[in-house]
Amino acid sequence: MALIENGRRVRVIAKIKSAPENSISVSRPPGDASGGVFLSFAGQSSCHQESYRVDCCYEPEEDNSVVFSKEIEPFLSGVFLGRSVTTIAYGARGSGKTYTIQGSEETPGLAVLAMGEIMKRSELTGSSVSVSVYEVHQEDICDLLNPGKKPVSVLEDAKGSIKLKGLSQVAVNSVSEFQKLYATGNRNICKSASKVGNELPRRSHKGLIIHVTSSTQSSKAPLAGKMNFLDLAGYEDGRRESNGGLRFAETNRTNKAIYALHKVVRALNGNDIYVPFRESKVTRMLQESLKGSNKVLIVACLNAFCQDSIYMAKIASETCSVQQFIGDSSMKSKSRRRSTAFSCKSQLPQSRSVSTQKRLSNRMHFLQKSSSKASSALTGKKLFNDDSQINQIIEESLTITAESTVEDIIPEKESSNVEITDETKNGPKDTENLSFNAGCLEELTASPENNLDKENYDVSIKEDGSPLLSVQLQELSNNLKNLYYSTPSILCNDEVPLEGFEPKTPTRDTTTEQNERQNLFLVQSPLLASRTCYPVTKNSLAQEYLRFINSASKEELKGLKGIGEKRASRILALRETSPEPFKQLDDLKNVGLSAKQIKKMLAIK
Ligand SMILES: Nc1ncnc2c1ncn2[C@@H]1O[C@H](COP(=O)(O)OP(=O)(O)OP(=O)(O)O)[C@@H](O)[C@H]1O
Repeated sequence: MALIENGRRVRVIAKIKSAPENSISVSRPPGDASGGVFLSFAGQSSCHQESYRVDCCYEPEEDNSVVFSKEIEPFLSGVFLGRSVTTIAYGARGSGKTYTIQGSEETPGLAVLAMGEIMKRSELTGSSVSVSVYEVHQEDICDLLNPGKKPVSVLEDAKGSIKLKGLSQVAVNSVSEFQKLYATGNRNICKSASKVGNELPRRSHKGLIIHVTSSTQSSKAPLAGKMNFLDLAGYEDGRRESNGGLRFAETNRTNKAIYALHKVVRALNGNDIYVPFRESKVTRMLQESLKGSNKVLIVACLNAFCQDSIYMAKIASETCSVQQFIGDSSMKSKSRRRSTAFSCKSQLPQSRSVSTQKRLSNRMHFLQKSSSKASSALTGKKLFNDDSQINQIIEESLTITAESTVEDIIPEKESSNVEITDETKNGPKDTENLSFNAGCLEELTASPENNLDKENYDVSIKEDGSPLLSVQLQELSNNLKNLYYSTPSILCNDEVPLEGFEPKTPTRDTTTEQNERQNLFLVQSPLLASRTCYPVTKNSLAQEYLRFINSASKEELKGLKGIGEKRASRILALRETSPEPFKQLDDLKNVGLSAKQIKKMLAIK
């Protein structure tokens, strides 16, 4: 994961499977020092010819070992320091995802290469290594190293740590032992497919977690680092491939993980306040590894001209085009125009002119007014009252380190009953009792102060449990207020770390929702700052509103004015067919809402 531009957290690369010559062309814009490339597909008709930008592209002659040494190896040391490194491959069916992650006997994949290197280093450091292998099929997680068991549950404790209940973790002492386990896991996919009598080829997501536990002299608890590899099911257009209701529904549910990942990466790269991890099981279970200063690499696998492959390139390009600067002006794809627009915004000066400050001030006044109704619901939760409080939080957030020491896989048979939510499966309100080690009871006991998810979703709610739009406005208002009071030095000095893990680099603790939230409000990169300036000039609320509509749960949608049960269901149905069906207010007419009504509601002229 070489360099990521402009503080984007997730690096997005493409890998081309052997394709006929010139069917996919890769161009490196002259003068663009970022290393990004543009991809175009020869089969596209000239009127639809587009080019798609990604951070880097590996061509067919560059095998997995090249990708590994450039993109993953530099970050392995972080895993021994308690960090996570996650590699996710997606693409059309047969585009080489499994070949990239798992590889073949002759060409080991990224996971096997990583394991080889981890085993070498663990011998030197005395770290212990274990693996978990799982499959996500239709939102059910199956433990492939112990397939007879109940599906794995994704749980969240009171501190916001994700636990995978029922997923086994098997110790590994050599690469050959690992390869046997990995092969066993894959055989178990085939068995479970035949068990359900599925005649169609099974489409599921296959995941591997390599756990590395290292003890250090300085910290009492051992450091738990992780390497995640996820081979997402091949994308296929549900409408085109549809051959019956069941197949259509299955295809859409399977594609949902790709859409959800797309939204999560866009939100992470855009430093958004709200990241829709809950939208699919895979993003939910990887939530902790995707956040903060952990490293994430998305590999878009591409094969020769096919509509699905082009769509995957488009998706990759969109996630890559958030907050980036492009110098070349010769290419005119839609995504490129979007990127350029962003780059212009990103160059807004840090110091605000008097008129901008006045507009900002007026806007804040409006926002505070709009959200006054929510203030009663926020009793006792007033954020960032004065400068001294802000300064105190900034100081706190800068002194925290980011080492993970959490054991996140829950053994099945333990003692005390602790209430933990399984939100992905049952929705945010459902709970289930599960057995858990008594020693962890204190950590897991629900505490309203610690549970920022509760703060995000429960504190400012209507009687039916859904959040108010005015609360969303309150968040935006707080964000703007903070920006207004922050000194330029704060805005300029905090860059998201781009390079390899440095043990002594002071970093913000992003392992808890609370710090994540404080960071987003308080310590912003220059790009986020300018991005936050942008809404003051135009349509910020519209963009926030659309982002919310594109990612909120049904209950959250129903909390908005004008959206009831039917309309919320319609919105969710449209989101099944596209990752972001509402790009502009006019798109809301597909669910019977007029742009005029929404503008009026948001007081946008
Ligand atoms: N770079 C490559 N070079 C040579 N052969 C490749 C390459 N990538 C993939 N293949 C071959 O193409 C076939 C399909 O690849 P693979 O199974 O990895 O695709 P996939 O995207 O995982 O498919 P699915 O969507 O069905 O999961 C396999 O036979 C694989 O060996």
